[in-house]
Amino acid sequence: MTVTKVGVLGARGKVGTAICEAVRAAEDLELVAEVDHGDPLGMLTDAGAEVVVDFTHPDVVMDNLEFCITHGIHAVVGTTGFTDERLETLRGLLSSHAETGVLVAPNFAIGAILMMRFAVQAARYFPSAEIVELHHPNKADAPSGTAHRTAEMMATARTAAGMGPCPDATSTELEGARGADVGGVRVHSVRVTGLVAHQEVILGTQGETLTIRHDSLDRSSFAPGVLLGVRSISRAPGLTVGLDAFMDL
Ligand SMILES: NC(=O)C1=CN([C@@H]2O[C@H](COP(=O)(O)OP(=O)(O)OC[C@H]3O[C@@H](n4cnc5c(N)ncnc54)[C@H](OP(=O)(O)O)[C@@H]3O)[C@@H](O)[C@H]2O)C=CC1
Ligand SMILES: O=C(O)C1=N[C@H](C(=O)O)C[C@H](O)C1
Repeated sequence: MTVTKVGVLGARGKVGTAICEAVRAAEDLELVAEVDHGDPLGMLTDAGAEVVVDFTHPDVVMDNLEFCITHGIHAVVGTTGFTDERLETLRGLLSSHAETGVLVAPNFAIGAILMMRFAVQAARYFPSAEIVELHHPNKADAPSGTAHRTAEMMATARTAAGMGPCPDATSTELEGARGADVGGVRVHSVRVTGLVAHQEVILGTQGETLTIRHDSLDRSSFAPGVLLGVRSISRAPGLTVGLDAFMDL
């Protein structure tokens, strides 16, 4: 059996802790570096990490990835904050390291990936579409990466189906009352103590609504998807966005 050497960035964080535990429990993976805030990235190269998992912070993830790519280390990235510009920067970095693979996925929970897929399938049939994402209050960003990507993909599906704007007669509004507009799909962010990570996609047409909901009740929900990414990334040079690329959907 080939054993892959894995390093985790953000190893003492909420998700990083769960990922370290999952890597330790996997027979085909060896956890060789647990790196957190203040630790030198050289710990990854010193330990011979072949794949790095990043669950850190949107402010630091690009520097982490530049280090990984320039050292030929594959990366599986859960950290959010990936704009089109950032993805383009990664493609540029990867163009001179042809064998290195980077997977960026806004959500590694299998149910969340299916929720996004179902929402995109449904988007073309319902004139109304809004997203409510609900998270713990220590979350650094809003809207969530998952909600942002779901809205973008739904907006693309709506445009391809020739749908117009979502019906909305609101004329005066308190700023923020209708949430953020992502390509015409409204996204509402809730931050409440006790929550982990949840999302509802609410679609509506004449006389009916469809609600698609996913709940991560525990951060171990992200581990199977991350391990799938770790096991797949060395065979996928370049940039991959979304774990669904490695799933048989
Ligand atoms: N794609 C997915 O499936 C998921 C993505 N996420 C995303 O993952 C990210 C992390 O989430 P979460 O675990 O909740 O956050 P946490 O704040 O609990 O964990 C982040 C950890 O990274 C550490 N850190 C900060 N800077 C660095 C650095 N330069 N190098 C190494 N470690 C560093 C932090 O240390 P310190 O606190 O001291 O700064 C902290 O220990 C977020 O962007 C979140 O949205 C979360 C869940 C699932
Ligand atoms: O910060 C979190 O907790 C989560 N972040 C990701 C996101 O922003 O979509 C994934 C999941 O929602 C948990």
